Amino acid sequence: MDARDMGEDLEKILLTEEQIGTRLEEMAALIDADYAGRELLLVGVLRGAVMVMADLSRRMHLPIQMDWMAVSSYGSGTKSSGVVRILKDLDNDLTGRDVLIVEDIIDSGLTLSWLVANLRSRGPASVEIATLLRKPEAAKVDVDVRYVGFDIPPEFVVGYGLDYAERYRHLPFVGTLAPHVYGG
Ligand SMILES: O=P(O)(O)OC[C@H]1O[C@H](OP(=O)(O)OP(=O)(O)O)[C@H](O)[C@@H]1O
Ligand code: HPA
Ligand SMILES: [Mg+2]
Repeated sequence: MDARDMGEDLEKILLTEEQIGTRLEEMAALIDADYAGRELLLVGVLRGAVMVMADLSRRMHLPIQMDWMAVSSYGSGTKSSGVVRILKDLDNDLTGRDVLIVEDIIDSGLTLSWLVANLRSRGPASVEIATLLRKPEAAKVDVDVRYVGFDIPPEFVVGYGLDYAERYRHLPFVGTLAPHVYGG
């Protein structure tokens, strides 16, 4: 899918495929350097983080393993409900592991602050976060994030894994939607 398939639904492109790729390359190099000599467990947060996981991990050279957790706090709307549900738990035991959570976006911070606490309670050696996007002005709770791709304004964004009512996840870029899509 690309911008031409969106008709009038796209308002603007915030980050191009190229900008995202360049930034992921930089993040992968930082992570490789920080964890040199260690084996890292990447924990992707389904479903939004699928693209970031695929494109970040392919730029890394460390020995890594991947696991996935599915949590949901948004339902089909554009506001976090604040209630985080585990839809799928990890397959791996975290005891003694270096864990890096891979996310698409930190918006209110509610999902990640809950998830970090949850994973830390399982006895890992470390838990850090890598997220492609962060909305500093929308934060309801502070989350300590080690790797951030881009800080963005507090607008609802889609693409590169991010959905609106399950649509637009397969856009290769990150963009905003025209108001009529929301009924606005
Ligand atoms: O910082 P927050 O306000 O908590 O929002 C961030 C979370 O919300 C979205 O996931 P969602 O729960 O919509 O599920 P999805 O990944 O399946 O789209 C997004 O992928 C993050 O996981
Ligand atoms: O801006 C967003 N877009 C899509 N999904 C999201 N989940 C949290 N914030 C967002
Ligand atoms: Mg998500």
